[in-house]
Amino acid sequence: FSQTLLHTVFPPELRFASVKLLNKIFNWFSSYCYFDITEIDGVNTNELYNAVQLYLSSSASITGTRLSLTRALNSTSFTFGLSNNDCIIDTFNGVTAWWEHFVTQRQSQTFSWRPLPDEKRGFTLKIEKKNKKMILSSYLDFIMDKANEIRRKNQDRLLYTNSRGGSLDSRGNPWESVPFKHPSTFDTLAMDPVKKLELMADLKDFADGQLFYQKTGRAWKRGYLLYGPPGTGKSSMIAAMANYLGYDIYDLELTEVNTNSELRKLLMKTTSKSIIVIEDIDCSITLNNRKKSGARSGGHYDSSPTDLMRIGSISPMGEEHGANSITLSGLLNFTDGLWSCCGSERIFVFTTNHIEKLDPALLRCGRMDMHIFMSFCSYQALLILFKNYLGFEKHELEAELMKEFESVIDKAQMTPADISEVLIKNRRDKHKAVLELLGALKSRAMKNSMIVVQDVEEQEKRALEMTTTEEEEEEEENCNDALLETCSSKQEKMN
Ligand SMILES: Nc1ncnc2c1ncn2[C@@H]1O[C@H](COP(=O)(O)OP(=O)(O)OP(=O)(O)O)[C@@H](O)[C@H]1O
Ligand SMILES: [Mg+2]
Repeated sequence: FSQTLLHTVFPPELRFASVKLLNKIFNWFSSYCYFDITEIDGVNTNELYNAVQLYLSSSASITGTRLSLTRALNSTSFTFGLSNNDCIIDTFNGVTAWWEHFVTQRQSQTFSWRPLPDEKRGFTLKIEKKNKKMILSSYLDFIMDKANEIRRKNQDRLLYTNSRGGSLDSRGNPWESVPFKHPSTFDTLAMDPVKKLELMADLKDFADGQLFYQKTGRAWKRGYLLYGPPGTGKSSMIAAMANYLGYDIYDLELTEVNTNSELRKLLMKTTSKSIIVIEDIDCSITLNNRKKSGARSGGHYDSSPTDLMRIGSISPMGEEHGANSITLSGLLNFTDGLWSCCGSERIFVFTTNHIEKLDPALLRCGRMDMHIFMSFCSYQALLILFKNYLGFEKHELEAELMKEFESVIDKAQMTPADISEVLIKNRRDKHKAVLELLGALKSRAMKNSMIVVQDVEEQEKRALEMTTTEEEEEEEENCNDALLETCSSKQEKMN
């Protein structure tokens, strides 16, 4: 009876208005404000919801006893989230934020092209009113960045290749990808520790350098040239770089690229936070010198006879045919020109066994910012290999033995690949491995010194031959001079 009376006295409109008023009064006096972040905003997925979920999953202070666990496709780890009505307290720059996860049943299915889930999920963020400005300006951005970082860390890195040539897949992508699981890291890489630290610091500066690159007006990219004999760890270094920064790798096979425009298309389809690799650049293609390039767009054609042939083979579509019509200019534009700036945070790595064969234009700063020489195994690198392959620290080995290694390692000129092969073969018997390696190093050093002696002897022989021929020539010249003199004196007398 009272309910009916109440309903008649207070019609729904009046009740709604009074509830609204009460809410307003409550909000007026409350020192908190609330934000709802729903999973689906209209019909679009709310990116902020996913970011908050991921960000909170990394927080250790979850109070609830029931957590939801997920493992995304291509992910290497589990993430957990809050269940219904669980609460979590987070602090940012000394400011407290209360997060609550809510899950409610969706009332009625409204018409949409995309079926919506039955549950409506979201987060409620409660903060003090005085912190509202700071939270909205920086906290949410911080959450987005952090979530992206976690996502990248959890996800498998990918190795892309353009081995399909210029053909595209169903989504118009010229790259094919496979999960990248190379175990090489800077810890396993045997090289001079000082050089290694220098490179790691350079990479870190690059990854954190968005503001710096913006301030200086430079494209956010960096080039490294790795050079040295085969088996010194150039490819392993690239894998270590990718694992260190959490970047994807694009392994660009230049022999599969026919034209400069194809090269540009490939570059446009690369993502940021990636390493673009061209291995063995001196062998992959004969790049024509830029100075000879013709005036066509970006110097597509050279004036060399081969290029005239190429120009002759342009199809009615305007595309050039034939292998290797990609030029050095095209490659330079790819790494340094306007096109290099589409996308950001990218590293270019070129490797070669013969740096002297490369065009100086490719080596200048800005294109290849750092030239890293991967040398034969040094003593410091050997210690790293001992630790990684045999589990030996420096102090665990006999001092005499280590001295022998130190004296012979530089003369032997063995690559880390050669040395690791000896260590792998004998890894069950560590002491045998060490002794066998010492033997191998000594015999290689002896061989090298014999070659040096032979070289010196040959050089001396050649020098001797040169001097004898020079002496003979001098004698001949002297004879000629003497003859000339006698002739001239005879002529004078006759005169
Ligand atoms: N510096 C190194 N540290 C650790 N392992 C190395 C190193 N260098 C080579 N290796 C080992 O030798 C193998 C071959 O090395 P890698 O392919 O990196 O050499 P590379 O310099 O790229 O040779 P190439 O010039 O022939 O391509 C690797 O599997 C790795 O295990
Ligand atoms: Mg290699």
